[in-house]
Amino acid sequence: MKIIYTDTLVVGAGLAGLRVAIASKERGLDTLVLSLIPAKRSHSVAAQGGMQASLANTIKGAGDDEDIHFQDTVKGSDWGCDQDVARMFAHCAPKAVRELAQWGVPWTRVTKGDRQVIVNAEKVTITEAEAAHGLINARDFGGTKKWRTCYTADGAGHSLLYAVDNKAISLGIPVHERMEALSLIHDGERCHGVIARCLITGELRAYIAKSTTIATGGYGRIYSVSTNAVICEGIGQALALDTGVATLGNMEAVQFHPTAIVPVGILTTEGCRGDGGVLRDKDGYRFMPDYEPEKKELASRDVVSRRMTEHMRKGKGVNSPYGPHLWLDITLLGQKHIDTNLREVKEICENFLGIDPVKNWIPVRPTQHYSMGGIRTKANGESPQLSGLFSVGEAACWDMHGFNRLGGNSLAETVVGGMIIGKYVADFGEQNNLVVDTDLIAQFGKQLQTEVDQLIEGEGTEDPFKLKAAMQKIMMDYVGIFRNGPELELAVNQLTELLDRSKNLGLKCKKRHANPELVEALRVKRMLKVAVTVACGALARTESRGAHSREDFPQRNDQDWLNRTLTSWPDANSLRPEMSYEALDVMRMELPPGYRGYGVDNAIAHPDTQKRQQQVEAILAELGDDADRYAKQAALMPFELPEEYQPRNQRFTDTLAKTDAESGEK
Ligand SMILES: Cc1cc2nc3c(=O)[nH]c(=O)nc-3n(C[C@H](O)[C@H](O)[C@H](O)COP(=O)(O)OP(=O)(O)OC[C@H]3O[C@@H](n4cnc5c(N)ncnc54)[C@H](O)[C@@H]3O)c2cc1C
Repeated sequence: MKIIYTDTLVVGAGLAGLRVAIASKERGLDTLVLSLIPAKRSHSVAAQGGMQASLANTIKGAGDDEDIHFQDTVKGSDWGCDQDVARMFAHCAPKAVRELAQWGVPWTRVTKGDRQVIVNAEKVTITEAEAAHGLINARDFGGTKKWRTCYTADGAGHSLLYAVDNKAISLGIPVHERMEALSLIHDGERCHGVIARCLITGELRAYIAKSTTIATGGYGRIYSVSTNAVICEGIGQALALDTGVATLGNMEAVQFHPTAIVPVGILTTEGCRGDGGVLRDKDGYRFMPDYEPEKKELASRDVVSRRMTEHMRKGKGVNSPYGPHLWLDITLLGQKHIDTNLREVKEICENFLGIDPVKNWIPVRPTQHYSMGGIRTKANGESPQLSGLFSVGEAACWDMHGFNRLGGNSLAETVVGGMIIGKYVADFGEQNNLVVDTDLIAQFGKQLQTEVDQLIEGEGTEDPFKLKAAMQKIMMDYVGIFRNGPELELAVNQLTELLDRSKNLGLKCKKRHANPELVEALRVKRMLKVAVTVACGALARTESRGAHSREDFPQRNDQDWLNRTLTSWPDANSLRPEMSYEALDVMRMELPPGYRGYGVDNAIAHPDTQKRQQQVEAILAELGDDADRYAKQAALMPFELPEEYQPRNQRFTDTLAKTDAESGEK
């Protein structure tokens, strides 16, 4: 078996992985990236709507800052996130947007003067400041107080991935494409790299590194209908599970996006509603204001998806051969806006539905979209259990999304997380030696070789494609938007049965090189473990929080469940993982748990919430009204950041205020 050595190994060439690789390479470390596909085709390329950063350039973002972005993120997470991480993130997002502009991202810009926009289904004229002309623009997205989502029409992922990949190319970072990491080499305490299989030749290779970063994206494809690319199968999370020691966090936290087209599940961006599109039922009636009078279609994603499902359950869905759906109406935005700002959506409608969204409503339904759960890491991106193992992006549970991610906060997480965690990965590379234990490498290589041999030469009878389809259906039917105990029990039982059957996989095609059936067989066993982990987490969590909505436990229960689910798989032969919980410390929270702003405020309070709220009020009172917001923040919840990212963000309004003050002095 060929062994390749490097300082920094990154598994995954999406935005998050590439950004970490850039940080490492810029520090002079030998850096190598693995990917299933060419980097520019990574799933990040599919992102449409944009990324959040509190630049406050547009008049509709006036007054925005890190504090408001932080609060939106924490509330969006239904208080499930790590507030330190949310703070690190909100502080660095403007820096990341500007860095990307420098690397060539053609952000849509502000044009001074009047422009017409649609707000609450009505045409409104807004006037952009002269001083903002040419600065980076932002659109509205769900669950946010300000217009904060920076965009490049509706092709943000495309522009970002091309710019970041071109930067990686300019630094000479090699990407080994068509290489699938299938196991992590580790000794129970330290991670040493991966064993990967070449999808073309079938060759097994060991990649040995000082640090290994898993940036393999989400696990959406354990569901039958998903907006995710077909390669988002959760193999990265399975790699961590298979170590038996590394933990996954909050795997039951799975997001359903309100507006994927029916039946194929391709996304139409939240930007459609952000720009003024509305949802209608079978009678053409705009129903969201009845459910959410304040935020309407721009309530948080989990809320809109639930309201749509509720409305369809009342018989208000449009019947179709593929089940009921609702309508997304963007006709009110007009041809010019759609042609310039929503052109990908237009092409998707034309090519996959045969309709013109300038004139026709789009059939949509909530569909699996995002994995909030992932490989549990500390704030520096490292696994708490395995030194040298890092994770970033959608693959990770860093954990800034808690139980619901806000639209536009994921692209932002990939690049912000990549910047920050990339710095810690580079530190690790500088401070540690390459440890090479050839016996260990051989042992992990042999294990995978045996697995492949058994699949090719064995006499198993189970069809991997059928097992996968059965798993995806169970997840869709029983672990979806609304969940309940009996169905989740059914899911766990049926999934564990499939996992058991996956020990007896048999292949019709016995080729060892490019063989899709072999690839499927190697993946399906791993995907099943991930699916069991999601279902077990959902069954055990007897409350409703963010996207995890239990019909039998409809309240958010901070008293018993203000914690993060941790899952590991110590016994490889077991059919179920081990679960434990990591409490969130209310007494350290800058924003103690409160009302999120949707539906009835019926959460069961944590015993510390009131105490912490009083403490927060006392701290702020002591500082007085004159204290600036930075001083208040530092007093409430100091957080760490690499030195280079500590400087405060500048906004054009700061410069104007300074100029005004100076001219006033004169
Ligand atoms: C349709 C769509 C639109 C979206 N729009 C937005 C948006 O507008 N704003 C926003 O904030 N978020 C959006 N998101 C979410 C966002 O795009 C993703 O969360 C983000 O891009 C994930 O990036 P990543 O780098 O973590 O992973 P990915 O981009 O998924 O990259 C994963 C990488 O890992 C590699 N890989 C996977 N497994 C292996 C393995 N075993 N071995 C080797 N390599 C492997 C793949 O080849 C790939 O290179 C959208 C998501 C979807 C589905």
